[in-house]
Amino acid sequence: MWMRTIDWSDEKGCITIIDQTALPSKLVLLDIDHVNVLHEAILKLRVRGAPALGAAGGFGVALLARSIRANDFKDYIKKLTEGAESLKKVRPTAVNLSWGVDRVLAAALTGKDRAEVESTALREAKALADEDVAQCRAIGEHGAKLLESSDTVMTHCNAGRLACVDWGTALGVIRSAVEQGKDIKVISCETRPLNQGSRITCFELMDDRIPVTLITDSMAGHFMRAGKIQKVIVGADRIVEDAVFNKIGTYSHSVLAKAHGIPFYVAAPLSTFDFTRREKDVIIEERDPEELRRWNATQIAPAGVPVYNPAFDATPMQNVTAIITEQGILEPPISFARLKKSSSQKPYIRDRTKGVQDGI
Ligand SMILES: CSC[C@@H](O)[C@@H](O)C(=O)COP(=O)(O)O
Repeated sequence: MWMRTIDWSDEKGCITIIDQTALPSKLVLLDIDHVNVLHEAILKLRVRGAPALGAAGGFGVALLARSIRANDFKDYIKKLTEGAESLKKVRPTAVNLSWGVDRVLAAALTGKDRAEVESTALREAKALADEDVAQCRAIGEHGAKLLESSDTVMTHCNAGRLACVDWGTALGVIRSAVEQGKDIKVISCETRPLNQGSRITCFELMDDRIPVTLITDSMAGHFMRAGKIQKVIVGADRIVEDAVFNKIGTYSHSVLAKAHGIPFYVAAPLSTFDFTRREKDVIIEERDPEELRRWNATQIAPAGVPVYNPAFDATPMQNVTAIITEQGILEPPISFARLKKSSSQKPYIRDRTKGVQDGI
């Protein structure tokens, strides 16, 4: 039986997560009952993937609201706001973390007293998590129309149920197509350096009995040239008007896909869109050099060798064929001003499979 990647346990009064660092060898569940433990879990990628980080941000505020020690209500609100700010900074690139924190904090701050702040925060965080599942399902339904039976789809990193609360974005599209009876095969790039593709994507697709074959990141061009890949679908950590930020290596795949005339799709909820920045303004998280020098306890590079270790890269919008959202399919160039204006109501979205424009 499958469980949510991240959830709230009413019984224990804490966050529960699947510890993704233990996969694929063990399925370990963790109880998170303090915000410092949550910081560590986010930093170490025990919980990871943009939508799951949104839920972590939301539940994190609910956890903070219950655990803060304060002199009076004013002090309580100050500490809650400060704690929320520091949670947002743990991983700077995936916009969903700060989006989840901000959304739940804004709801919590409408509370008139501590009890109301606590209950409102938890209610909002649970709603956010439930909505994430529904959004992934909707992304799956829209995106499945783009896949044909007998397609082999390449994906990078993990944009599956383990990157979300459930179902997944890029893998959600594949799951929905399979659910509709389409015969889809997946090629998963291992996704160096932390191998979210080989460890997590392969694990969850095999668990669902969806055919998956593992390749190294550097094999993508070879298999595209050989005609073995019909489509590429990836998730996103932040989408700005001129670029899509996703796991390091995504940009190279987009260039290769373009060179071989292969559609390159991005699947993400509207909560991953950042209407305030452009590519140049986005901070790319730089991770610990030891992630490249060591694999578990084994040294795989000389000690002290200088290392670049950006967690993400930017794929220019010109390389993106379409973005699959919960409200439909967007084809670049996308007017962010127009999308933002209508995103709280009905977004301006063209569903290319219907050939109509909705929401205008
Ligand atoms: C649906 S998740 C999309 C992205 O968050 C995913 O592809 C990714 O890049 C995750 O990076 P990670 O560093 O594992 O959090």
